[in-house]
Amino acid sequence: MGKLTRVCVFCGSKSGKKKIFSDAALDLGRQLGNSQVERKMDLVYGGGSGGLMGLVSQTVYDGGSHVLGVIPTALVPIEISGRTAGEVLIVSDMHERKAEMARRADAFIALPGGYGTFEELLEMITWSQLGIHNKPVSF
Ligand SMILES: C/C(=C\CNc1ncnc2c1ncn2[C@@H]1O[C@H](COP(=O)(O)O)[C@@H](O)[C@H]1O)CO
Repeated sequence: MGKLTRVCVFCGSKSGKKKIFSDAALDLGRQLGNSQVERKMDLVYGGGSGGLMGLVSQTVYDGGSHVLGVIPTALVPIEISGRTAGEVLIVSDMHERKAEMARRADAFIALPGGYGTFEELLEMITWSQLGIHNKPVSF
């Protein structure tokens, strides 16, 4: 396994009902963005500005790491409201989004989320099982 420099985080487009979900997003965001810790890394994520996606991306960005959000054109008006943290890559569809996130990341972490997060996580696990990638997946 090579050096881990950019991690893909899958998480909810909403914050969820429990404070522990946003606490986890803040905690991970602080670790990824903090130059004082060994785990400082850049972030690639689904590009949404709300919910746990917004929280983790803003926290990583505020900590000083690079943030890249990958989002299909059709989801821009749905998942982005106001400002997004960092760079945004607009792609044509959901398949391209997932492929781009997978290609650009060295590892995957899933935080709490809904069906979308679950689908993204499971696909990375099954791609690993099939040998499509050889990158760590954690949840
Ligand atoms: C619609 C397609 C595939 C199956 N669905 C999804 N695949 C990938 N990502 C998805 C899917 N549905 C929603 N998402 C995204 O997950 C993020 C988190 O969503 P959550 O439900 O709040 O956990 C969010 O950015 C969704 O856009 C086409 O092949």
